[in-house]
Amino acid sequence: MTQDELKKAVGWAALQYVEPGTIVGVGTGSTAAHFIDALGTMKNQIEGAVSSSEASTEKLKALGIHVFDLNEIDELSVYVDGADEINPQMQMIKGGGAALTREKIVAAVAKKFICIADASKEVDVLGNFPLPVEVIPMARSYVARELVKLGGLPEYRQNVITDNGNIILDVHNLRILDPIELEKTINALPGVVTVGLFAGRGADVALIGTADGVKTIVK
Ligand SMILES: O=C[C@H](O)[C@H](O)[C@H](O)COP(=O)(O)O
Repeated sequence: MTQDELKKAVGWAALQYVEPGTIVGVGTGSTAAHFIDALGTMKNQIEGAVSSSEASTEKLKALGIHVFDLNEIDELSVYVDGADEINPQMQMIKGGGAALTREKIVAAVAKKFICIADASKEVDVLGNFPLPVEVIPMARSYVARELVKLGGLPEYRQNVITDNGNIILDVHNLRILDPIELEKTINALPGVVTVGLFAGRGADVALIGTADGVKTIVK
């Protein structure tokens, strides 16, 4: 199976976690796009969705799914989203598509985070994928210097402005043995909006697309 076929398999498998009559938290990226397509088949059974990016909002609306503003609701039963990397502790690197801030916000409101990913995203140790950090533009150089002190090699993601008007630094050369500690450390840097480590709040369930079928991991 191709990588996209594996992503589609997990995107559709996530439907089993969607409760009728609820509002569903929806992520961003190519795997989440398959979930949105699948969710379209349930559009008359759910109240609607809360989106983590303008791109996902457009896709949801095109399928006739009502998109709520997050401020209209106080709880989500489930948030479904992909990952750039996921470790055995269900901690993730996210932000490859520059949506990490709104993803982390919507995930925080959800009772359950369902991560959907093809098998290539599974790692023992996070960090082979460059760690995205969303930064207020004026703080780019300062934050980059601080990330170097942490052992990283930050690279400015050219020609990308996030939905929130910020820039992204992608941090190479990290071998993240303590994701929770590094998440706290980078979050504390003035000018950092969000770090793409979903460690303190990882996934509760992971659906992993493999050649032998969808593997379900429950925390
Ligand atoms: O910013 C984008 C999100 O964090 C995505 O969930 C992540 O990059 C994975 O994307 P994809 O499913 O396209 O590999």
